[in-house]
Amino acid sequence: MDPSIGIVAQRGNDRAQALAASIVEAVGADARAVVDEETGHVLDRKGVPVAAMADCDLVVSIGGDGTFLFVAREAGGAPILGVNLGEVGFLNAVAPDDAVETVVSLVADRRQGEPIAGRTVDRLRAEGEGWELAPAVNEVVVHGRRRGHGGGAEIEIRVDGERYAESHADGVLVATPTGSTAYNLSEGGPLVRPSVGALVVTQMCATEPMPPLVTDAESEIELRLTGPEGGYAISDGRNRRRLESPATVRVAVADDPIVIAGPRGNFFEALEKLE
Ligand SMILES: NC(=O)c1ccc[n+]([C@@H]2O[C@H](COP(=O)([O-])OP(=O)(O)OC[C@H]3O[C@@H](n4cnc5c(N)ncnc54)[C@H](O)[C@@H]3O)[C@@H](O)[C@H]2O)c1
Ligand SMILES: Nc1ncnc2c1ncn2[C@@H]1O[C@H](COP(=O)(O)OP(=O)(O)OP(=O)(O)O)[C@@H](O)[C@H]1O
Repeated sequence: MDPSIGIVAQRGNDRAQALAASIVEAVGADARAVVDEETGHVLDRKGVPVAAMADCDLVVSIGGDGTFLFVAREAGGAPILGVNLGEVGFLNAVAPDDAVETVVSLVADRRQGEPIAGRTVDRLRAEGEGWELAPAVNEVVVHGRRRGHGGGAEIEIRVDGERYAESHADGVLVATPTGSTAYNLSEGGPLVRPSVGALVVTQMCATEPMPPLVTDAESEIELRLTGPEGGYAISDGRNRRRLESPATVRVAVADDPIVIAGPRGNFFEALEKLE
């Protein structure tokens, strides 16, 4: 059967939409290509909800890191190829000029019965009493009702049942190696090479800070938030849950990783994008 590909272009971005049209044209009859609803509207083609692309052989995300995270949330069951039209584009290994060629080559491999080439990366599951967040590619943050002076919350951190830290803080984040270069880095956490299986726990502006912790990927992290104002648990900056104090959030590697399709980027070269 012909491979199926989904294409998601960043909303309102003419360049992304034009590239989506070029990819549809280039794969021609070699694959069944669908675009997302917003892009379909602009290109005058029938679009499908991004969530309906979860069963595709490949989903192409054209935009910035935010668009990639959105595609992973909606259609993370499919390998995702990120085409970088954003400012940083850390998750998007492919430059726009190489996008058509890369997709055509992945489709040709798939037609030969090869799996889509890429690397599998962990996501994080965060849950509390009777709720669960969407799996996080980058990080789960637990923070007080607001950041800064007079805000924050008291947060105790336990790793595999053992207490590691307890302090008043703006928040605490648990990051994957993929997310180590994002919010974690801004809060003073370490870089983790993508090949390392690990979780990172970083406090945000703690009054009694501990150094950031790198722990094994099998760890169970428990974040217990107390204080008068409650707070929030947030996955990849977008999917959030209000917490009434006291609240316990459990974070661990999820059962469903994602596959980042396409060529493996040079990690150290990519870091230059962050400067
Ligand atoms: N102070 C900060 O650094 C800060 C604050 C809030 C959110 N974030 C990050 O933004 C992500 C949500 O992305 P968004 O686009 O919806 O919000 P956004 O537009 O506010 O993105 C913030 C920045 O983070 C970059 N980014 C995202 N993932 C990255 C990664 N894995 N490595 C390096 N840089 C990365 C984006 O390119 C963007 O420049 C969250 O997962 C969080 O990691 C960072
Ligand atoms: N095709 C689309 N359909 C529906 N929603 C979309 C689509 N493209 C983007 N979005 C929404 O926009 C958000 C991400 O885009 P955002 O404008 O933050 O840009 P970005 O990809 O991070 O790029 P930049 O690096 O330029 O900021 C997603 O979380 C999603 O809610």
